[in-house]
Amino acid sequence: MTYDAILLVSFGGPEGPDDVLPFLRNVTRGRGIPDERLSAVAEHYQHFGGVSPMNDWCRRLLAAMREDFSAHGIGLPIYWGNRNWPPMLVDAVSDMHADGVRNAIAIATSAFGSYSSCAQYIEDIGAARAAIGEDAPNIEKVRHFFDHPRFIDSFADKLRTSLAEVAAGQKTRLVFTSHSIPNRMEDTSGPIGGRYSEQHRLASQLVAESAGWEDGWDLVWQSRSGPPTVPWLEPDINDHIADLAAQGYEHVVVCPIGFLSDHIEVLWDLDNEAKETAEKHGVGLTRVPTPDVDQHLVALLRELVLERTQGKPPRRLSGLPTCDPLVEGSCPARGYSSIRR
Ligand SMILES: CC1=C(CCC(=O)O)c2cc3nc(cc4[nH]c(cc5[nH]c(cc1n2)c(C)c5CCC(=O)O)c(CCC(=O)O)c4C)C(CCC(=O)O)=C3C
Ligand SMILES: [Fe+2]
Repeated sequence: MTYDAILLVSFGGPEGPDDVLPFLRNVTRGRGIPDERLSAVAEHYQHFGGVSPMNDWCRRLLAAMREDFSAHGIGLPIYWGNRNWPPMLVDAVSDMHADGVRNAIAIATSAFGSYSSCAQYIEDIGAARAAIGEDAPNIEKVRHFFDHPRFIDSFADKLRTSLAEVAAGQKTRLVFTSHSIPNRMEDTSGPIGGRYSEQHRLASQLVAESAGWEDGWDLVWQSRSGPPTVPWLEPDINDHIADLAAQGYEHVVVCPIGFLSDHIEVLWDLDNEAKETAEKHGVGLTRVPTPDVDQHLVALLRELVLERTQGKPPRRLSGLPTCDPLVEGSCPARGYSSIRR
């Protein structure tokens, strides 16, 4: 296969106070999120002037990718489209079509498998292609990259620095956190189900080891939504911090393994809510930075592209089963949107 373009696909985020509600409507259309949850989330965004860091991050990431890729001989143009807020995916695919693109490699800004973090991106790419028609470019999403050495290195470097900042002698627990998903979504993630949490556990293990952490660690979940009657992955990070305090821990180091950049979920749910929970229980909290636009992340994305363009063997630190977005039917999560209703 010869490729003639790269497409960065991200979530999208509001860029001002008036964007927040229309953005939330786009995200939650047909998803049964209660109104109370929506107004609470709107408020989280308004604490930051209605501006999510997502789009600015994508602009900085794109600039870094363009520079790095061309320095490494990858001359393909890089387009950018979001699922939920402009620049929209359909407009990016329309630009690609107008420019004569035939075969593109898509990179979604999520490392893990599950309906929300993978299949939904594939579906939205499909919808954008369908809007263009028969003649739309072919677009292939790259594999999950939670166990790529560059992904692990990025978090391990940041974790190592954060651990060095914790005052010596404190009873400290390392806690990895990611976006919770409904249990039903977890059950359909991956060829054997349960892959979303399994992939996170594996990545957390590798990051902890690589940073030289020899004590115990936990994987917890944050930012759940949906009706309270629907079970989502637990424990919630706030409950877990309370538990750790009760066990005599004095400090928690929180590594946001599920987030490539500072989403509102990081800035609000961790840096405000979890921090407040920790203070209430007399526990110190250090939040490990996200990869943002570091050299590891940019090199990781370059290597994912080279796997496709040059057929380089995938660099993986695990043999965990993962779906191949190229193989139809290898990702049961793709059935999630039809079974959930
Ligand atoms: C697994 C996962 C990722 C990681 C993979 C990836 O990166 O894509 C992710 C990313 C993100 N989620 C984001 C924002 C939101 N997610 C929501 C709702 C939901 N997320 C879910 C899961 C995930 N979400 C789920 C199962 C729902 C319930 C509705 C449904 O079944 O689809 C809602 C609605 C309100 C609420 O319910 O909270 C909002 C506003 C933003 C933007 C942040 C910013 O602007 O800084 C980003 C990057
Ligand atoms: Fe989300």
